[in-house]
Amino acid sequence: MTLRIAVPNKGSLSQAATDILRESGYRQRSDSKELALVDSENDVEFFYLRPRDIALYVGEGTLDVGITGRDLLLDSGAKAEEVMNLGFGRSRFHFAGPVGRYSSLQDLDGLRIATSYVGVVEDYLFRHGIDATVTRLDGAVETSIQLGVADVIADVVETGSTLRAAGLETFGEVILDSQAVLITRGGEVPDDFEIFHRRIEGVLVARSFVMMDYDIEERHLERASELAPGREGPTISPLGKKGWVAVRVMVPRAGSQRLMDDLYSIGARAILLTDIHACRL
Ligand SMILES: Nc1ncnc2c1ncn2[C@@H]1O[C@H](COP(=O)(O)OP(=O)(O)OP(=O)(O)O)[C@@H](O)[C@H]1O
Ligand SMILES: O=P(O)(O)OC[C@H]1O[C@H](OP(=O)(O)OP(=O)(O)O)[C@H](O)[C@@H]1O
Ligand SMILES: [Mg+2]
Repeated sequence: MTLRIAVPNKGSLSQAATDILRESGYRQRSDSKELALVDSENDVEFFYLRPRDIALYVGEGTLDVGITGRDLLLDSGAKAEEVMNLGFGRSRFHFAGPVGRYSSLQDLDGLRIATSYVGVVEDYLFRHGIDATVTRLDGAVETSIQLGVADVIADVVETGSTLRAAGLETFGEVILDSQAVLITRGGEVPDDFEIFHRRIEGVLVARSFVMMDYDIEERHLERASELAPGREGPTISPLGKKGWVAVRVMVPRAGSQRLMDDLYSIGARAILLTDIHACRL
């Protein structure tokens, strides 16, 4: 059975989603008007859908896998489950109001809240025992305060520049931290899903790790391995030079320059860093 996968067709998640699929070796559409694409070599079919609708298709079992935002998944109330974080499309969901006017959750009682995420907001208000009126808007929710349709908004904040431009600021705690996630219906998943999952995971690991090679005198090896233990221990090979070994180890990309400095200072030489394009761990 062909694995059927939902991919965001537009918006903040679309480009990064197709990038990760391409890097994982799947065919992707070349024209943004294409609504579906069969990758027969890998026996998968991609459907390009509104990210807001993706959880629904997956929750209903119409499609096997989807890429969407955690906030959109929760907002939909669909019976789909998160399988893994994808590391892009990060955002925070917040209440916001005119600068200086509101400071805490309690201020929300009796107010009118505009949002595109009614499910998330109503659930949050219910859990905190707050009685407020929620109005659904499709977008540009920031403007609703100025136009007198709402007192406060609840919206996605990424850089915060849209809020600042509208003279608004967040208040209260973060309602929800979101990023793009891989979702399935949960329970039994098609056999082919394992391969798809492993490929995506391989790309994510390859993005966050680099391969480090260096030469070092054997007597310093223990200290060097403490600095860079690798995932299952470093690979150690003999070198022509007596008493020296060559070491190969996978290290987190973040902090890898610092690690090179530290290894150098304990005697490592010919330290090389190379990108990993994909892997299976
Ligand atoms: N700056 C951002 N604006 C909106 N959504 C963002 C942003 N950064 C990350 N996201 C995430 O992207 C998803 C929303 O994507 P969606 O395509 O529905 O909206 P959008 O990017 O605002 O597109 P549009 O409003 O143009 O339809 C959510 O999971 C949200 O958390
Ligand atoms: O914190 P920022 O980096 O400014 O990003 C957040 C803003 O971006 C999104 O709007 P979008 O551009 O998608 O327009 P929309 O309101 O019409 O959806 C979101 O709804 C916020 O308004
Ligand atoms: Mg938007």
